[in-house]
Amino acid sequence: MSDKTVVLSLRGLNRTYEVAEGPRLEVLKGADLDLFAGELVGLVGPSGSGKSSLLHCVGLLESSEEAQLILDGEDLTRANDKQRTQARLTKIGFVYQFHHLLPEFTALGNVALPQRVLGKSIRDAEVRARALLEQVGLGGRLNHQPAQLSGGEQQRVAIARALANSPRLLLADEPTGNLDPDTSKQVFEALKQTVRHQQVAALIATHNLELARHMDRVVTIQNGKLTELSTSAV
Ligand SMILES: Nc1ncnc2c1ncn2[C@@H]1O[C@H](COP(=O)(O)OP(=O)(O)OP(=O)(O)O)[C@@H](O)[C@H]1O
Repeated sequence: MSDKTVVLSLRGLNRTYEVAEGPRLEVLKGADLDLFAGELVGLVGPSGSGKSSLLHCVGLLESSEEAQLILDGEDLTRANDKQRTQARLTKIGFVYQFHHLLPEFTALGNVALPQRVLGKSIRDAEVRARALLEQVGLGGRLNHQPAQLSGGEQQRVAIARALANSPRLLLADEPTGNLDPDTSKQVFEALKQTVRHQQVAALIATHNLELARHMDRVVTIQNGKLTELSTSAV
């Protein structure tokens, strides 16, 4: 499953929000998390428990308020905006509930684009895009535009795109939230295979407990800290 290479090490993450009237809302209070290469970790919990807040901090979209954060061996604890942006572009892939594919681009073009942004040649970008699309089972849909693909196929393109720049960490927020149960399973299988093959660490926030049961580990947020749950008890 995993070669136990640490991809992310997070220590002491606090996240508080100012509330207009009343005490500050302390969502994360000294949360710790380790993620390893090749594993899928489910992040579950009730609405408002802090899952998106955690993903935003781990994804370097929000500042992590003094937490120690080491990603792929790089200590980003005191990184400035430029360093965080660079790390986000090169080391992290994102998948959301809605795919956000560019409608005028083909599946191949959508997966090639992030690589072009980082300066790869068209040829090299398309070679990798084709390989990733084959891995998620879309080798026969390379030249389809998003509107010509089913919801599950669109989401598989989004997974391939998230991995285009060979990130070490994949963050997903309800990646199957918009899909029916059978399609969810197919998309999850594609995600799992790709995570294993590319040896990325994946943290997947979901309300779908059936899906969570099929992950390697499941964590939840309790009293501001991350607690591991047994997958069989989810
Ligand atoms: N920018 C903000 N300002 C104030 N409060 C916020 C802000 N962002 C989130 N919150 C609050 O922090 C808490 C955690 O929100 P968060 O979105 O992280 O939860 P979640 O577990 O992802 O929820 P859901 O499952 O509904 O997506 C909620 O009570 C929310 O209202």
